[in-house]
Amino acid sequence: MEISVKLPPSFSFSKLKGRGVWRYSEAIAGNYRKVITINEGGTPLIKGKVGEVYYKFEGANPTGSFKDRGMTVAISSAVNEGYKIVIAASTGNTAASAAAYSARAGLRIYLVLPKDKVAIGKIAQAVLYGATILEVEGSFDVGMKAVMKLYKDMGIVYPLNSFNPWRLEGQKTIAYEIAEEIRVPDFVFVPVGNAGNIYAIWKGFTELRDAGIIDKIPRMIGVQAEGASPIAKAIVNNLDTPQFVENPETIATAIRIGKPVNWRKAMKAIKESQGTAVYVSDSEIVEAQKELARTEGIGAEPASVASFAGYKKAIQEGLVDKSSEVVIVLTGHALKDPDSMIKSSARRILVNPDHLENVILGDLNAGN
Ligand SMILES: Cc1ncc(COP(=O)(O)O)c(C=O)c1O
Ligand SMILES: N[C@@H](CCOP(=O)(O)O)C(=O)O
Repeated sequence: MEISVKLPPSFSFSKLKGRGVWRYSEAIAGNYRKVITINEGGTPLIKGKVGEVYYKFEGANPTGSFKDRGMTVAISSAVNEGYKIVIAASTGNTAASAAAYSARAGLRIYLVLPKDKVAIGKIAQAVLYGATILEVEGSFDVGMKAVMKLYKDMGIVYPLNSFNPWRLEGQKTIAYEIAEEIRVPDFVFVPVGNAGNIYAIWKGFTELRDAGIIDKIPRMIGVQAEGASPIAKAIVNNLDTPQFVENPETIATAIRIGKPVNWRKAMKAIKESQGTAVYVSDSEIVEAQKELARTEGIGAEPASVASFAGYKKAIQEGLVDKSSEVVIVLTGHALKDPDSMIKSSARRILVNPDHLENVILGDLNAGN
């Protein structure tokens, strides 16, 4: 299901109040007697040191990923519709976010996770927020299928994944924030997993364009990890439908997804914006994570930094010009996946605490 939103003729950024997702409540479909919020959204758009590159740092959300934008709307909708039990399949970030917002709303939550394939920070969050964790053998797709079946069979359980269109109503506010701050970049790079977010961002820009608030929409560039890239490969090979991946594999566990439920919406967003897609290898993701941290001071988890790796690849392949204005959406905080960070090369030296100067003088003498 797609939700169509037409902005009221009176809509103007200058009249909006508050900050975050609900600043754009006029643009969010649905009526909410009660809003469940933890002050999500309003994330920084950080100007890069070189060129016209901006990083939209979604790691600054309450649970450390963009999912919070969708969860505030989906959970508010669940509460307003009278649900008491919610469920989500997850590679980790949806789980952390859903667990936090359910706790805030007083709902009971079940999370279906691929056993041993979720980054430790995200499992820890789900545990802390008090969710019931149901583990399945196999990939995220196994859990996703099970949740969709349960939703059909058992109407009393509200699904929190992004096939639920209210999730995407919240996530589209990434576009509203970008447009309010810098109007329309030439390109927006987005990591793609279950494929809801790229569509949501495109939907946001499209609504603003249709209302005459902006004059064009940016070209949407989807980035997938090579071992889990059905959509990117379909786009690159000019196919109308993706070939799903039975056993997706990548270190970017958040986007380790072989059968994205929103593939149609994502391909529509990419095609209608005249965008494209790229896929990046695990080593390109690892390098990009380190480069972003060590040159820009921004820590993003591997799936999140796939967008930056994709930007670098798009420059190399001549898909994007270095002088273009680009927004790179960094979807999740580095702290989500400490194992990925600790693998980066580091200088760790056991020292005599009375003679720290030896290291510094040694470096200076060596010309470092
Ligand atoms: C950190 C992170 N980035 C990107 C994605 C991909 O988002 P989507 O599933 O909306 O394509 C996910 C989840 O899939 C994620 O957790
Ligand atoms: N990366 C996701 C996968 C599920 O995506 P969703 O947006 O459909 O909930 C996660 O964090 O679980």
